[in-house]
Amino acid sequence: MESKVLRVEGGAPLKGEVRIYPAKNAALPILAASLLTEEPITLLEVPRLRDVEVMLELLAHLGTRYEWEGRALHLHTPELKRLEAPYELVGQMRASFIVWGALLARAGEGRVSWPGGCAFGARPVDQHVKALRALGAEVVEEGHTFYARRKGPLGGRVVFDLPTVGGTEQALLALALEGEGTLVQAAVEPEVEDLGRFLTLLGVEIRGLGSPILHVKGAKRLGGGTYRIIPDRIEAGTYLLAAAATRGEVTLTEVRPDHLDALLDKLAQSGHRIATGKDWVRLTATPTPEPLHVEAREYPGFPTDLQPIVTAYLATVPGQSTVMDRVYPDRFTHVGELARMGAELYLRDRLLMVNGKKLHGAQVKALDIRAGGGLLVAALSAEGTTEMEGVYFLERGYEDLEGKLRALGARVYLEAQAPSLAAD
Ligand SMILES: CC(=O)N[C@H]1[C@@H](OP(=O)(O)OP(=O)(O)OC[C@H]2O[C@@H](n3ccc(=O)[nH]c3=O)[C@H](O)[C@@H]2O)O[C@H](CO)[C@@H](O)[C@@H]1O
Ligand SMILES: C=C(OP(=O)(O)O)C(=O)O
Repeated sequence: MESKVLRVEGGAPLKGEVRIYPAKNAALPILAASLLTEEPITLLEVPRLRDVEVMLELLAHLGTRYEWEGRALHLHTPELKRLEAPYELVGQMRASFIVWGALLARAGEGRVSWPGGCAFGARPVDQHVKALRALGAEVVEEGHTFYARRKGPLGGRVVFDLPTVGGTEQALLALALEGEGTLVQAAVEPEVEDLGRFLTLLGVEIRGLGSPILHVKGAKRLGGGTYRIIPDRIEAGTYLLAAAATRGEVTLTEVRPDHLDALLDKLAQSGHRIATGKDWVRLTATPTPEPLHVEAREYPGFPTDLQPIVTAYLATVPGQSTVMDRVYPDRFTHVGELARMGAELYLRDRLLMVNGKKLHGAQVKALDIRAGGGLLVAALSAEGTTEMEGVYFLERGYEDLEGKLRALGARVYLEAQAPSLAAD
C-alpha cells in the first residue's frame, strides 16, 4: 500500500528556472506505436514516470525488448509474443488501451482489458469500438475484455461523435499497417499530432495532421528511427500556475509556448506578466491577481488536465472566479480536498464558483494525477504545512517533482510517512 507523503511548507514564492520534460501523454501512445514495426526505435529524452514504466511492462509482455540509455529509450519488437493486454497492466492507466489498435494492425487480432486511468467521472470507450468497426474490424466485447480482428486491410471513414484523444490515436494505430481511411472530428491535441509525426517517421502517410480531418494511408511494412517527443504542456502549466499562486517568478525552458496559448492568455488576463521566446516562457506574478472565468475545452481551448490546477490557483485569488469543464464535466475530485485547506468552492450544476482567499495547510489526499497537481499548487501558496497522501498519482505524471520544486525554492519533502499520519 502506498505510504509516501508529500510534506509542503507553504508560502515561499517560486523563483528560478525549470526545465520541462517530454510529454507523458505523447510518450505513451508513441510507445504503443512502437509495437507496429519490427525495426529498432530510439526515443530521445523519455520522461521517467510510473506510467511509462507500466507501458514498458506491457510492451515487454507483448514481445518488446527495451533498454534505457540515460534518458533515451531503445525499443525493438522483432515479433509479437502475445496478442492480449491483461487487466493487471491496462487497468493501471488509460493510455495502455491503445495497444489494441497496434495489435490489430500488426497481428490481425488483439484482445485488451477495459482500461484504468484516473477516475473523474465516466470515461467510456465506445468511440474506440465505433472507430475499429467503421474501419471494418470485427469487434467482440466479452465481459471486461475487448477482442478485435481483421480479415484483410482495414479501411473506411470514421466519423467520431466527439473529439477523443485516445479514440483518434487508436484509429491511427489500427490504420498504420496496410490500412487506408479518413478520420472525421479527430482530436487535434498536440499529443495526437506528435503521435502522427512519429507514425510518419515510420512510413505512414498522414494528411491533415493537427486538423480534425485526417487522411491516413498505412504502409505494408514500417521502418524504425529516432524520435524526440514534444515537451509536456501539462507539466509546464503546473509550474506556471504554481508560480502564479505563490506570486513568484519562474522561467520554463524547453517548452512549446504555442501549446500553452490558452493558459498563457488566462494568466495574462489575471494580471501576470508573461514573456515568451522560441522555447521558453517566463511568468512574473503580480501581487494582486484578478479572478477569472475558465472553461476547459478541447485543444486549442483550455486543457481539462489543467482545470484542477487552475482551480487551485483561483482559490488563492481574491474575488469570485468560475470554472467549468466541458471535456470532463464531473472532474472535481479536488474540490473537497481543497476545501480542507480553507478554499471556498461551490459546485452548482457543474459550474464551480470559487471565492479566492489565503489558504492554510491541511492533511489532504490526491485522488487523481491533476487533482494532485492542484493540491500541490494550493499547498505551495498556503500558510503552514500540508501533508498530501496519494503521492502515487503525482508520480504517474510528474518526474522529479521534489527536486524541481526545491530548486525553485519550495519547501517540499517526500517522506515515507508523515509523523502525524504514522500515529494513526
Ligand atoms: C493518456 C492520455 O492521453 N490521457 C488524456 C486523454 O484521455 P482520453 O484519451 O481518455 O480522453 P478523450 O479525449 O478520449 O476524452 C474526451 C471526451 O470524450 C469522451 N469519450 C472518449 C472516448 C470514448 O470512447 N467515448 C467518449 O465519450 C470522454 O468521456 C470525454 O468526455 O485526453 C484527455 C482529454 O484531453 C485528458 O484529460 C487525458 O489526460
Ligand atoms: C488523466 C490523465 O491520465 P489518464 O488519462 O491516463 O488518466 C492525465 O494525464 O492527466
